[in-house]
Amino acid sequence: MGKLLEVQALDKHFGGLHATREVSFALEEGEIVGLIGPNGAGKTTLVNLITGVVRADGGSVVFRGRDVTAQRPWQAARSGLARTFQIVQPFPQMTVLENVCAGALFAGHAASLAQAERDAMDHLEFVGLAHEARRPATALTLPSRKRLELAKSLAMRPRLLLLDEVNAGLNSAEIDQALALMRAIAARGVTILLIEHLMKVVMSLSQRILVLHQGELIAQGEPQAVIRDARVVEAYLGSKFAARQAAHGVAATPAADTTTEVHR
Ligand SMILES: Nc1ncnc2c1ncn2[C@@H]1O[C@H](COP(=O)(O)OP(=O)(O)OP(=O)(O)O)[C@@H](O)[C@H]1O
Repeated sequence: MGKLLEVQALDKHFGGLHATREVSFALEEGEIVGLIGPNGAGKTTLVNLITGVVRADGGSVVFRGRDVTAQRPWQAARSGLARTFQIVQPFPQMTVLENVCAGALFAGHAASLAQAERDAMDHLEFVGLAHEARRPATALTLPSRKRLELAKSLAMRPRLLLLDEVNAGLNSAEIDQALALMRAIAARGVTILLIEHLMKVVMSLSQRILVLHQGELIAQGEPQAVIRDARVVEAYLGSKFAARQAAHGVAATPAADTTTEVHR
């Protein structure tokens, strides 16, 4: 499989704060990769850089063999990059269906409004929201808004989908449903980069995990190895606690309890 995305030495600072420091990694076509890290590690900034929401101060992003570092969000969408936002914000004055149509139009995929609506209904069907299509988006519950966010991004027909905490605030049963949905999206051939604090989700979906800490990529690789990496344990638990756990031979990683939501 070929490389879909190549991020090289991506750098961003906000004033004196380094939000990402020379971050480099690649995604292969068809992978599901988890992006984890304590609060403020730079995960959302990284997704914002890849999708043109913020401009990089240094480094490059190559997507499908093309340098897309300076592209704007709508150009990113048209090139096959879609993302969800951590805070779900549907267009409040529109129906659920119209929100999904807006996704298709933003990415330039609708030949006509009628075609956009037919496609939007298919996406709503796929995420299990077809019965809510004519309701105002604001009438949806949180889990349904998350599904709407997914339908909107699928309407952009992405090759790469960047999911920013799509499971935050969901209960256990809703998370299981969301997991099934993400697997179904991946089965359609969409590559997924998943920002996630819920270790149950990260560990059961990811083929690889990337770990950010204070803007730096401190580890990447196969999930079981990464969560036992000493730098990762320390980033989450602090050096003293990690040393104590290691001395007692305890698995002090965030995945010791895979249902845990990991922040710090
Ligand atoms: N637009 C901005 N202006 C100033 N500082 C920012 C901006 N966006 C992010 N930051 C800062 O950059 C750092 C990284 O933030 P970011 O939101 O990328 O982290 P994160 O890993 O996504 O965190 P969380 O898990 O809490 O969402 C934080 O210190 C944050 O306060």
